[in-house]
Amino acid sequence: MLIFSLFRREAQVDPRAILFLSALAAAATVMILAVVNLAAEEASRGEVSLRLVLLMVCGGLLLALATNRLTTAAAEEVERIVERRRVRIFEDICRGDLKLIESVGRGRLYTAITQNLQSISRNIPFVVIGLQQAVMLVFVGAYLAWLSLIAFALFMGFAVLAMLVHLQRLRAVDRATQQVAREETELVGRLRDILDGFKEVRMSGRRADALIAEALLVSDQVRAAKVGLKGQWAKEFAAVQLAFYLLVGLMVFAVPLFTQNFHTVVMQATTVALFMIGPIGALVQTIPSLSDSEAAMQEIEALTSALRRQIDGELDEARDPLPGPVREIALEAVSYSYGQASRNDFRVGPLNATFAAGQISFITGGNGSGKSTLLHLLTALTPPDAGAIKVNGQALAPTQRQAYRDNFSTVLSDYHLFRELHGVGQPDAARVAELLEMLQLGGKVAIENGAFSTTDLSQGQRKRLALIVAELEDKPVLVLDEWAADQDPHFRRIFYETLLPALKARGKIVICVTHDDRWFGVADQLLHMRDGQIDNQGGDQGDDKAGGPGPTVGRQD
Ligand SMILES: Nc1ncnc2c1ncn2[C@@H]1O[C@H](COP(=O)(O)OP(=O)(O)OP(=O)(O)O)[C@@H](O)[C@H]1O
Repeated sequence: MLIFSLFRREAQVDPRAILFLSALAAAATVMILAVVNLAAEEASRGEVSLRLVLLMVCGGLLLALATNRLTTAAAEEVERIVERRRVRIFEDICRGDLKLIESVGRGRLYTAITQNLQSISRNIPFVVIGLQQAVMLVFVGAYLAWLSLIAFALFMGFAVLAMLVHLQRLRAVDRATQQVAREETELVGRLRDILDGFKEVRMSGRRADALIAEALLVSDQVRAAKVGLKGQWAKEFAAVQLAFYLLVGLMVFAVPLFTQNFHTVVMQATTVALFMIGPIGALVQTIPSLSDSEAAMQEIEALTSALRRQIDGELDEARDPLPGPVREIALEAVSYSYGQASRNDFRVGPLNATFAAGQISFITGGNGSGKSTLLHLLTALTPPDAGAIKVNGQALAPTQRQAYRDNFSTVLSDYHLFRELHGVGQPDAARVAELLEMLQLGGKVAIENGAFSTTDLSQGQRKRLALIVAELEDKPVLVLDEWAADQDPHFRRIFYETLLPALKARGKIVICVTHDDRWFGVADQLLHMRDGQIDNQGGDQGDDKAGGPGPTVGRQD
């Protein structure tokens, strides 16, 4: 089982310590059992022994201490392993590329972190208790064998047979458990859809009804799968209960048929059988916990190996540094196809373009012409299918991609504004104040303890904050996807006439997707995208209305 091999590989606690504590608890149980039998004998003679009372107290204390230590050690170990898995998934997500995250699916990743790992964390302590109970059964069984070999043989024969039948039936339960897990993942995906599109849902009763109908359908499948699963468990529970009573009946009805002297130990043997029913029950209860953990572990393994396969196949993107900061980027016959992920199998390229330090490049083009895809290729968020990215004249190796990306500040179309200034360090307070003032956010936002005091702002204001972060990062390359689209004319003017020329003067490579033909004159080159190609023979690159030296228009080789 995966869950056991995981523990063998990753557990820090010595398995012998677990076994020792289990044996200690089992020995204490046998001690209590023997004391009960002896005390019952003495009581039948009207005597009470202080020695037996003391032994009983000692046995109880030993059992409590050993069980407590065992479950605490198991909980510590489980949480350590779960944490390691959680961190690995976080790391793999951060190291994976866009295509990978899209192919794995966000719903599956959320479920892995929230449900699967929690299921392991919740269930494994029960599995450890089950193992302890198994050890206890061995000890108590030995005591029963000492009392009567025939009673032991019949008891164990019946118990093993009942458990084998039970385990066989549990395979069907296992399949149902995995089905429930799949249905629940689907349900989480639906919930995400509703939450992400909350405003759209509120804006249309018909859309809301359709979404609810779909969610109800999935929810109904989850309910049916869970009812089916619980029904199977109910049957198993009833069968196990029945088996318990048959076991006790075996002691008083069946064993005397096979042995002469059983009447001398019948009470002790029956007491022992009653004692064994608890551990057998706990062991049986362990199995659903074990199968839940196993199903969760299988999903985690499938997910991490999907993430790993891709990451390992890609080599370590963060392995090698770049010889120096990026001063020139050249795309040479770079092409990419979304392949099966896209119904229309959209292809970009071969693209040829050069972006130099101290140069502003504008990328234009109609919707769906491939501008964002070009930016993803240029920033190495998406590795190209063919062609090369050359950095300062040298081809970029896959192992240098992270070092290359570290040279970029971006505000992409689907950017995320982090409240904390992750990776920016301690920004210069005067520079921050100047930028906030210039973009008229001075009275609204401040930077406190490395984070913005708020990000609850309008779209345009949030984009201005994102630009401030990009400014503070002070990287050699700045990539902006339609940054000015949400800004009013005042900020557009500041952006095109103050900010961009200042960045250019500081020797940055500035690349902007834009449709603001009024300011095309600010750019040193215009690249027009059409059907996945750079096509500057026609299109909407517009006139140089801003005056000044006109941009280079044409295919960049
Ligand atoms: N994640 C994706 N999976 C599959 N196909 C995609 C994906 N993203 C984009 N595409 C395809 O690539 C084409 C180009 O998309 P892209 O986002 O690059 O265009 P764009 O020029 O930036 O468009 P817009 O101006 O509307 O933002 C789209 O028509 C679409 O068919």
